[in-house]
Amino acid sequence: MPKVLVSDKLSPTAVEIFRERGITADVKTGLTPEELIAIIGEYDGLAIRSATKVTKAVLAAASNLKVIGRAGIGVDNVDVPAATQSGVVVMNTPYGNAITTAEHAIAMMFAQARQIPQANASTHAGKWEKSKFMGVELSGKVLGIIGCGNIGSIVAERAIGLRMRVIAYDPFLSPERATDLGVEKVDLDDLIQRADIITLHTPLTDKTRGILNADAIARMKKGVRIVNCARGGLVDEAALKAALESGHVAGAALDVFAEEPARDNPLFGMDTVVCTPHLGASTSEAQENVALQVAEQISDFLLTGAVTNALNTAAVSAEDAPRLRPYMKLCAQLGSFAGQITESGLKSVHIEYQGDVAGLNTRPLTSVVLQGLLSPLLDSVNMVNAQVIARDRDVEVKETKSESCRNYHSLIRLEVTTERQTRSVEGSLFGDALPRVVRINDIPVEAELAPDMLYTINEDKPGFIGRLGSTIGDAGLNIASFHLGRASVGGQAICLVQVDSAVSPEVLATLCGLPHVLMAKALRF
Ligand SMILES: NC(=O)c1ccc[n+]([C@@H]2O[C@H](COP(=O)([O-])OP(=O)(O)OC[C@H]3O[C@@H](n4cnc5c(N)ncnc54)[C@H](O)[C@@H]3O)[C@@H](O)[C@H]2O)c1
Ligand SMILES: O=C(O)[C@H](O)COP(=O)(O)O
Repeated sequence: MPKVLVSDKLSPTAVEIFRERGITADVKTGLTPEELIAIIGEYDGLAIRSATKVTKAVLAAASNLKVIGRAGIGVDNVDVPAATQSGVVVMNTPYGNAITTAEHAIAMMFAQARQIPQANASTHAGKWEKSKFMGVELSGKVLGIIGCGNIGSIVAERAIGLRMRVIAYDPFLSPERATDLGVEKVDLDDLIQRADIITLHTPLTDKTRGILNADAIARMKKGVRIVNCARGGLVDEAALKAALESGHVAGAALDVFAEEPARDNPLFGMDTVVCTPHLGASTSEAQENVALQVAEQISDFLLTGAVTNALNTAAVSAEDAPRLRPYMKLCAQLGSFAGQITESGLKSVHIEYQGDVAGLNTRPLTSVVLQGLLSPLLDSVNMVNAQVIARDRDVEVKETKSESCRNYHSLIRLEVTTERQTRSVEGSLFGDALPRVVRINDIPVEAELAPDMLYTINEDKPGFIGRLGSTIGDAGLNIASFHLGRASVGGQAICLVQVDSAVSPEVLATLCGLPHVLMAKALRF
């Protein structure tokens, strides 16, 4: 039974779902990095929010970990490249808390414009400082949205409802989408100079870190207000403090901070700053959504192989997973066959999907082919990291699809080019679920790939089969099945023999020395 660790505070719905699906779920929140490292090896899955830091060291200790599920959006607390290298799928729940976070940004904008937290504290203290808390209207103001994805778009819709004029900077926002949303697409400089209020909704990346730095702040309108409900590192806090002190920036509303938990921050204690402790996603509705989604996604992956909302591998829907399963097995075998007979550096891989299989989601199939191909050559290759490993090693991967297919309902052809030669292997499913190799190097053959196989390339000459059979028999190996193919009478031929136990190096050496044998290999599947 798979085991999942829930290491951040999630709605109890998550644990209920894990248990209903037959998964053991341990809830252990507030762990130190050392405590997490000490126990993570026991778990197949990890469910987190933003508090747990999944570092290289955690991943190195996570010997059984297959999936990390982030109940929320941002995964900057997960070392995704290291997870990919370790073959761990990283998933998030990209929509579950978007409305809630957009509402928080709007609430922060109002709180800032009308100094509601400050007025609240003053009124509770019995001061009745009516003239002190003069605010500004939002209606008619220019709202500049940096990052107009899920949350930014919802903020835009709400702000338009408030009669604000919305401009947006997002390199990936299409003009059509901008028109549909009713926002003006602008460049960053334009936004910075025109906005009365700027709200941030991008992830924290190398490109967005410090997007509002001292230079950007200096180019803003005097009296601008800044709202950040995305990630702390997007705004240079020291520069913001200086601009608030000088009055160039009239106010800021911040839900996120460069260092979290933020217990001591240069902006704390300033009258012009409204702060909340990373509450953007904290509504009962959003937490219910993300807990339910993450538990279902993790369970589906661990129990069926379905991949939803993964950041580092191809998606496999719950509907596709059972349809892909027999092809996955075939692809793994074709890849492994090619990998086991590859001896020089790989240059390119071409995978052709023909017939029915071409209509399926073939990205996971390609990953599995690469996993099978690279595994005999490299350690720790899996479906998640196979494409990255191929790319890092400059192996060109090409995928083509064609709906037509001669003789089979589906055919998968794998062509591998190394420094020395090009080889191909083709396979199909018999009876919809049984993988069979149907051609090797364009020579027809029909074979099931079993755990122990012997593969030879030989000359098609009389006496060869007898000598091969007696050598195998003399070695005490039982032959389970025997498959032959040849390019032409007396030409190059191939032979795939299924044996009941492993072929030893000594037997292989004897086989290589037999007349007419050009190559012999022991293969394992
Ligand atoms: N405060 C919270 O509790 C809370 C809650 C949810 C999400 N978030 C944060 O909000 C961020 C946005 O979430 P989302 O769901 O809208 O994500 P999203 O991926 O839907 O949208 C992000 C947008 O940023 C854009 N973008 C990327 N790089 C950019 C750049 N250099 N300049 C301008 N735009 C750029 C992308 O094109 C995308 O449209 C998340 O990454 C997360 O960090 C915070
Ligand atoms: O990226 C997110 O989803 C938010 O930052 C929410 O983080 P949290 O789950 O820790 O509240």
